[in-house]
Amino acid sequence: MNIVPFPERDQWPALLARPVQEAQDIEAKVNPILDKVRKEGDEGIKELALKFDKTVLDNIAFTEAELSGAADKLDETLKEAIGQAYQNIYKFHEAQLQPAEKIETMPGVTCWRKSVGIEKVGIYIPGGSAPLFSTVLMLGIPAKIAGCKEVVLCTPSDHPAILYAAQLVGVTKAFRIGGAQAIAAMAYGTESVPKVYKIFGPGNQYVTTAKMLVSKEGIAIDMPAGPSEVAVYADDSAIPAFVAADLLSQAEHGPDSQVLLVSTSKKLLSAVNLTLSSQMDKLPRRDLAAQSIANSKAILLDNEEDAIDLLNQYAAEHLILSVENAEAVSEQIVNAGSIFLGNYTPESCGDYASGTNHTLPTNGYARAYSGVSVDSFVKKITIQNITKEGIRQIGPVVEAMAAAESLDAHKKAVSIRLKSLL
Ligand SMILES: NC(=O)c1ccc[n+]([C@@H]2O[C@H](COP(=O)([O-])OP(=O)(O)OC[C@H]3O[C@@H](n4cnc5c(N)ncnc54)[C@H](O)[C@@H]3O)[C@@H](O)[C@H]2O)c1
Ligand SMILES: N[C@H](CO)Cc1c[nH]c[nH+]1
Ligand SMILES: [Zn+2]
Repeated sequence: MNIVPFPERDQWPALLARPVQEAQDIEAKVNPILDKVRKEGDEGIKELALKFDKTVLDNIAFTEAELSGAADKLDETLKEAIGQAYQNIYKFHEAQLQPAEKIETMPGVTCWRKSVGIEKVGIYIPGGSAPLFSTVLMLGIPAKIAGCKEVVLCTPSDHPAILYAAQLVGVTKAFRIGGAQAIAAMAYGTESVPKVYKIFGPGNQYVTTAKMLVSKEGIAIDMPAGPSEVAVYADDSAIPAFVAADLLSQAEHGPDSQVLLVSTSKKLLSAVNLTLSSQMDKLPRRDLAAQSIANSKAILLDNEEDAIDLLNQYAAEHLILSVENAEAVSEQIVNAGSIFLGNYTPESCGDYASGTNHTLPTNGYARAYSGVSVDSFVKKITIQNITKEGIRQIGPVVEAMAAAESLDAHKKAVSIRLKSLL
């Protein structure tokens, strides 16, 4: 990795810039795909599958036989691993459900919120360069806990682990559709694919752009979850081989993934660089990782304060703190999708099985967005109940405010009740 020693603060934005994604160019490619699916439905999807996935689709939907036959195609070790991951993810997400608390704001005036699962949701499971069946668990489990009635899955891959996981989480319909056309299908609906209210899931630039575009047409989306990225902050207590392995774990996602190493120790940066190349050479996805590493940087800083400022400015999807006082440092991090503490918490564990969600904001969106959780799959409806005593208490407050806004009908809706109680 290219070591950048002691950059001035005004150089940070250029250093931290993600690989350029020409939004307009991608939109110009994605818009016609959205249009085609909107106008031509299933037939349009089949043509696009042939063009972009080189796949002849007879059936857009996975059949019952394909779904139920998936388990037989997986070995027992993998099924057990998926089962354990399922339990951990379920346990962590179930704890996110909070009981509705009734709050009496004034005597006789009670307000509360109830959570309702979004009735129809769509989940996109990436399958272009790797069949990410772990994403089925990350999206399907919170959807199930939230009580979503219809969960539609789209993926370009027919990997049996995706289909097996889809059944575990209780997906209602699954389709072999990838890319922007999958997002369009779930956003507009087709003869086969039900239209949903909210679309979730990570994906490449076409998928992410399609999500952003349909969100302008009234379809809710979880967040922009694009190419994976990781930042590692390491000191001399870090183990260089572990740090290199963590950087490579995200670099192998693809050439547009960015990894960043930050340290106040030159010795550590050099040691990581030494082991990085030899570890990379042994990877089957070496070429993908190498392109990502070539775009990435190792930044040497003067002190911890600078390091924390830089990391907060970068707002990494994943942030690994391989430093002695990791938990204390994490208290000072305000921008990150998910944080991993110490030498024995590899980011891969969060990707698959520790319990947290791996669908996280990339490209700096962690400044404003959280990763997926049960909350992402629910709406909160507020409810209130006012008794006769309550209307006597709150009535004059509302009358005064409505009169000052010159909204007489608002005022009268209260006055008529107050008079009835005289
Ligand atoms: N942020 C997160 O939470 C998170 C989680 C998991 C994965 N990811 C990222 O998801 C991405 C997965 O990407 P992927 O490509 O492997 O799979 P993908 O399923 O997102 O995309 C594959 C689809 O892209 C479409 N496509 C390919 N080339 C195209 C072209 N030239 N024009 C139009 N459409 C085209 C095809 O239809 C194909 O089915 C990776 O970048 C990975 O880093 C992010
Ligand atoms: N690192 C990805 C999120 O950015 C998630 C993933 C799935 N499988 C492997 N990794
Ligand atoms: Zn990953």
